[in-house]
Amino acid sequence: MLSKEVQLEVNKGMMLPLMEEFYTIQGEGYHTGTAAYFIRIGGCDVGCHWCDVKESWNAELHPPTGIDLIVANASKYSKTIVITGGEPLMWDMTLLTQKLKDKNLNVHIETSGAYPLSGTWDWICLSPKKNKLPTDTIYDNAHELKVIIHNKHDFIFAEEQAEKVNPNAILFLQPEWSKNDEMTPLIVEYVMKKPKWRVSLQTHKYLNIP
Ligand SMILES: C[S@@+](CC[C@H](N)C(=O)[O-])C[C@H]1O[C@@H](n2cnc3c(N)ncnc32)[C@H](O)[C@@H]1O
Ligand SMILES: Nc1nc2[nH]cc(C(=O)O)c2c(=O)[nH]1
Ligand code: SF4
Ligand SMILES: [Mg+2]
Repeated sequence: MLSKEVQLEVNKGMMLPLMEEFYTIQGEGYHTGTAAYFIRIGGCDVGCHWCDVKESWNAELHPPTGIDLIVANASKYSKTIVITGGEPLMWDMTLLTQKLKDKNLNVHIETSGAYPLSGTWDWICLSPKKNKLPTDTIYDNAHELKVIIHNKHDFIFAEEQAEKVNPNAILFLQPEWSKNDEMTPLIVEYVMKKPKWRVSLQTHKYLNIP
């Protein structure tokens, strides 16, 4: 149980349950191959059965950390900061992103969009989930749509989501890692047939980096 004082700071977004931070290469989507500092915030109740960071789900396992400390640390490593989780939009991102922007950093988010959009973002990667669909506002604001393909039905879901997202969003299909061998050839075939889509691979897993 958090003390009342800490809980109040978390509610304001002055403290956040920090799981891990690491400087790496963005492995997925539009910015693949570029250096970025990742901040992984704990807490997610979307429940994707194939999620590759289930350790992030329980926010109580991750210590509430002051955002000034998070920002001071991040700014030492990179001009581009990726906020991920867990589901970062479960928390109020307003102050964290404001403080990162004050340092002239590029601020990106990886989100399912299942919670209301907060914060100021240079790049929003929306990865919608069937279990808990995105809110309306994030479809209008996403820069990329990255749909995970775990089975054939996910192509239908991807098309439904592409209908909802703003017309400037760049569209990606990414194989679910445990079904990589099965789904990647289907994605390749699909993208050649419907070239509005692009392939996204989890390249950090091939590179053996975080
Ligand atoms: C772990 S999630 C955290 C951010 C947010 N909760 C979300 O789902 O977008 C980061 C990215 O990894 C993707 N992802 C998670 N597990 C995956 C898996 N097994 N295979 C492929 N992509 C996966 C998600 O769809 C998302 O795009
Ligand atoms: N290298 C690397 N790139 C990523 N892109 C999105 C990630 C995430 O877990 O949000 C991720 C990650 O965990 N590592
Ligand atoms: S929404 Fe993201 S963090 Fe949450 S379970 Fe799904 S992939 Fe994992
Ligand atoms: Mg990851």
